[in-house]
Amino acid sequence: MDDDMLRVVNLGVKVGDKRVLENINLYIKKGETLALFGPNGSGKSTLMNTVIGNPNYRVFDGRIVFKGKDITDKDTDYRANLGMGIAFQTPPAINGVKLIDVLKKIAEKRGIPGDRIYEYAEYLNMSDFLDRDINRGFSGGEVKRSELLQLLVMDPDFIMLDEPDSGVDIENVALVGEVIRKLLQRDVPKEERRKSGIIITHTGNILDYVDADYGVILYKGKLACIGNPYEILDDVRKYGYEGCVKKCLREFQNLNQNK
Ligand SMILES: Nc1ncnc2c1ncn2[C@@H]1O[C@H](COP(=O)(O)OP(=O)(O)OP(=O)(O)O)[C@@H](O)[C@H]1O
Repeated sequence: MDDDMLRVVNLGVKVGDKRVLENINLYIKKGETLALFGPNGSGKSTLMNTVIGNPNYRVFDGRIVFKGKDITDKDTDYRANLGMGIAFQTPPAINGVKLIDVLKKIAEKRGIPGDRIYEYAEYLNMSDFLDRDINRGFSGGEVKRSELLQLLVMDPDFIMLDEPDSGVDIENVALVGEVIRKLLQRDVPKEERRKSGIIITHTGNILDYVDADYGVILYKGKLACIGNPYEILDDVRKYGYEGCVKKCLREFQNLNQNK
């Protein structure tokens, strides 16, 4: 139990009247990183939004337990205070709110010195963006780096990253990968690692820089094919998502028949 980071139990989620997720079960231990794959519209972002407590995503079944606490009915602030962080796929631009103001608020809350913000901003090539309205007119790659900058200052224990490599150019993808490795303590010996995360990726490019402990496919609102993330990616490339899910199902049935 002390090793628990996230437990998602029989989760069912509706967006408006639509059932997007059903019977989702997921367990992530402290120190583990999960790669989440799935075709467009399969529910990956919905899962992340639900775990972070976005009120537009209504849990109609099951529970979400974070660090041993049932957070299903808790708001986003509560979850963030417990150590959850997220980098959205397309976060909104906010008029009149500068990136630096948001970072200062986070730093104040976390009790970290303000200088650190400028160090991190330089590291992420974001120094020139600090006085701009957050995400307003930022390019795709700049938005991703802005999200990561906020996460670096926040330093959450559990991080959800929605396609952190999409729209990022080849030079910056290495930097983005390096930052995510740092956030998820991937360079710390496994037994000492305490940070966990979920990385959504379509191309798998980010996995060249950040290793994941395992991967899973979300297909039509249900989880399938838990296993080695690199093997799953290979299978998806070879057989497509549907073929891959069918293959996993066949292997699972064979395994049960041979028991
Ligand atoms: N706010 C919303 N209103 C209506 N439908 C929604 C909303 N959010 C998600 N959905 C629907 O829920 C389904 C899952 O969407 P979601 O964004 O979770 O998929 P995804 O797997 O992240 O897709 P992608 O790979 O394209 O980002 C889709 O059919 C989508 O249209």
